Amino acid sequence: MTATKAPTTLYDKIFEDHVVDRQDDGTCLLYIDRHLVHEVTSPQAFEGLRMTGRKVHAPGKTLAVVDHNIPTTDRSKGIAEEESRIQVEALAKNAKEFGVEYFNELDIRQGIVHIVGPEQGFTLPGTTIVCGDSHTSTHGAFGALAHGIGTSEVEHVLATQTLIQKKAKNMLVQVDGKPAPGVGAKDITLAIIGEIGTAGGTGSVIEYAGEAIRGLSMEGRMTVCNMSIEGGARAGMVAPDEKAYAYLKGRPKAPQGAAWDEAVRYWETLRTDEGAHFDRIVKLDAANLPPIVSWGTSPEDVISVTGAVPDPDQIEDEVKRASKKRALDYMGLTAGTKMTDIPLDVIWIGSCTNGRIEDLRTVAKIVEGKKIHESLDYAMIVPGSGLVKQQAEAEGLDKIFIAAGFEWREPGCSMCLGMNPDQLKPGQRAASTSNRNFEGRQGFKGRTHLVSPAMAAAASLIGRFVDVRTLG
Ligand SMILES: CC(C)[C@H](C(=O)O)[C@@H](O)C(=O)O
Ligand code: SF4
Repeated sequence: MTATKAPTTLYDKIFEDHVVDRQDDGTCLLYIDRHLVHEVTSPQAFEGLRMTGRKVHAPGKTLAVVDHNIPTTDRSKGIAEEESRIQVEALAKNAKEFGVEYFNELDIRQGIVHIVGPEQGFTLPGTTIVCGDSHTSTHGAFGALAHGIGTSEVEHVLATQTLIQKKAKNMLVQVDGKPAPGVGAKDITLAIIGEIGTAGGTGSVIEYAGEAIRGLSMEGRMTVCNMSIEGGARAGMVAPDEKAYAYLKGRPKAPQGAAWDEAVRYWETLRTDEGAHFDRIVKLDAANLPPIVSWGTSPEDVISVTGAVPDPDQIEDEVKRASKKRALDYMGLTAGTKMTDIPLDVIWIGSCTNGRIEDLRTVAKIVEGKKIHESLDYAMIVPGSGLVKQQAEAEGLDKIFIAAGFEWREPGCSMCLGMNPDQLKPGQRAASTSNRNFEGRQGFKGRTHLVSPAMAAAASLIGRFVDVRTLG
């Protein structure tokens, strides 16, 4: 008699396929297939190796790229900011010394680490991927198990190609329905976080499923998985399908020829079995989803563009009430103000959430032949990678942006977190396509409203938020 195997989730499958050792308390040693490295969280890790005379265990499975600290203006003559320059130089030196492939700031393949990985085919279904960066969850869009890790773990992975992990809980986020035109991946992910809160995914790996998720492009799925971490989850993932294979086929680091066919056969097995157990299931209907805007200083502080700034006095919990009052104070907003009445100073389009070619095409469609509103201080577009920039320019999108009055910059993280000179000034209010609206995130006392690329583009023409569904 053969025992029937219990149905398992996509996460269970990838996790179990990578267990090298399991202790009685459930602590596992996981094999890591891919390690992405950037300049912010790697210096001490390489230093640790150096001090103990260790090598990088699998340089071929490691890819380094510079993204957070680089200016988005011409950088052919070096980096003026000393601290940034030191970090960038350290990564260049470490990559060379340890034999790790490195895309420097002048390399066309350089960009935000989470955009570069998929673009190069370094990110593949069924793999374990880590990076010393919380938004590593992005890569889960391809059906990879992708975690953010800390610097000491970066050192551990560099030295051993393994990571110590305990199994997370399984959470399913099922998004059904077809969103209205103009409503998309960013609205879906913001709505999910609004629903579950920033701690909603704690200790879990989220699998996104349902008609709305299947209907998203790979870019859209990356946007959704990217923000899993803002919902507190360890990782987010989508089962790979034809869209994932089509995106990856022919990419420089993807398997070729017979190896490709074999890989696809394996990838086809990466599905959650019928009847597999989820510890938590959350459902969302995308059909009725409005465009979403954040009003506060946490990604869970979201509301429909048709709504108004909420009143914290309505919140029963005292601690929460105080924190949301503080958020309103920081944001310079009054309860009851219609979201469409809030005047904006800056429009910022980019980041690993929304700095891909599809995002830029969406923006171009909306701003083509129009001008950004005169009340804005500026509007800036930062492509997520050199290849995104090249593609956009090949399609003439840069001309559309520049004619509309946008600044068109070099790729990097830029104002997503302002580690480079792209920062909001105190009090400046931005519509931003990034993922975090924390206090000071985009510059000291800067105010961030998280939105989709379509919403940012529409706002750039009016100087205020506008419901993209009404644009026609
Ligand atoms: C600098 C880096 C460690 C950080 C992260 O881990 O996410 C950054 O990318 C961010 O988005 O805040
Ligand atoms: S674009 Fe923003 S969120 Fe993404 S890695 Fe860079 S700083 Fe982090």
